[in-house]
Amino acid sequence: MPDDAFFPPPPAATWKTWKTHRGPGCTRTKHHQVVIRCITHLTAFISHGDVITVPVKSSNPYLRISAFVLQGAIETSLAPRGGCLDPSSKFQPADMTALKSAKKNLRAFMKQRLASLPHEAIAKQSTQVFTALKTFQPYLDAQHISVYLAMPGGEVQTDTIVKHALELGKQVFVPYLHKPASPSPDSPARVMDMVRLENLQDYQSLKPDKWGIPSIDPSTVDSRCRVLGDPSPSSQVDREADSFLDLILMPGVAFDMDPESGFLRRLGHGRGFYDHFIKRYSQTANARERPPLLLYGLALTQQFLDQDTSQPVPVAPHDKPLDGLVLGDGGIKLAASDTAATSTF
Ligand SMILES: Nc1nc2c(c(=O)[nH]1)N(C=O)[C@@H](CNc1ccc(C(=O)N[C@@H](CCC(=O)O)C(=O)O)cc1)CN2
Ligand SMILES: Nc1ncnc2c1ncn2[C@@H]1O[C@H](COP(=O)(O)OP(=O)(O)OP(=O)(O)O)[C@@H](O)[C@H]1O
Repeated sequence: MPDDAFFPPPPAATWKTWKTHRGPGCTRTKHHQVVIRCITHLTAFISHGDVITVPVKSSNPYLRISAFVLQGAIETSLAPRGGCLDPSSKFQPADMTALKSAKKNLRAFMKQRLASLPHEAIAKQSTQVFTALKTFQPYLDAQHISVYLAMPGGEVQTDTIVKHALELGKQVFVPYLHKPASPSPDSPARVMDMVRLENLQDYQSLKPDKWGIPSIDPSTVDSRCRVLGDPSPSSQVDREADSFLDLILMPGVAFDMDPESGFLRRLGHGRGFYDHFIKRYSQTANARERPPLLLYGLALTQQFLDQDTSQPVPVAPHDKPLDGLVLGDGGIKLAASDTAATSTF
């Protein structure tokens, strides 16, 4: 099968999940998730009816694989090294319940850990993030960036980044939460869009919301350039041509790197705002013509969990792996190259 047969994925492509096991009667001892985000690095292995080779540690008796699969193309062909596959076994509701509870527990743990972090420590780490970022090529190259506006505590402060990006003449987009005008049964009660800051004065005029996050006045939204518009098809047509993003600097509650796959995982506050935004962004009409979107997290060192001492950050198939992470000690972690989230946008 020619390489380009899998890239870019056609609209019919979907996320699918299989359970694998090493043999009858094995017990579930460990969850491991391999999200195959970059179909291109698999094209060498995939053709109809083939076995896909994925980075499976042989010590994992029980493994969950989420693969970005062309509909119908390889339904029965997944089989990890030394294992077998049950393609009829999809992501089960019970798995989702366990996952949600693992996320909830980790958020509660992180809340406690971050609550005791003095403001000065956050300020110092935020300066180091900014110092690292301002010479980081992907940031310098990005002309359309989305930056979150920080809460007073518990996350990297972004004030200097926003001002710097505006000074450099970048188009700076910030989160805006709103009710979908035409909600569907499966749409969340509130969704997030990214709207553009006009200039420094505009930024400095924002008022804090209930979380202390500087927020966009809804009465100004109609006059702003925004990335998605309302999810109704008619307003998508009205989107401005340059309402696209090169880079999103994302907040989070906890992050880690999967030591086996090199995926950078992120846990948010549990409202799915970023997940839904990225999903909708990747579904907009001109998704294929846009430049690739980079996802970078900003993390206090206390938010980056060490695999040797902490539990893994739990992730679902809808959670997008990051391209990189800028840390409060000034370090930058990059995802293993073949996991780059950009390739699927
Ligand atoms: N600075 C910043 N801006 C952001 C986000 C963020 O995480 N940080 N968001 C990212 O989506 C969106 C806002 N979503 C948020 C969702 C929940 C909470 C929050 O603090 N919720 C709970 C506490 C939950 C927890 O303990 O984790 C609360 O209301 O007390 C904050 C922001 C858009 N803007
Ligand atoms: N792409 C998606 N498709 C379907 N449901 C989704 C998607 N993204 C998020 N959700 C749902 O939104 C809820 C919150 O998701 P999750 O716990 O992953 O949020 P989070 O990653 O912590 O938040 P955020 O993305 O705002 O930082 C979950 O119930 C999840 O099932």
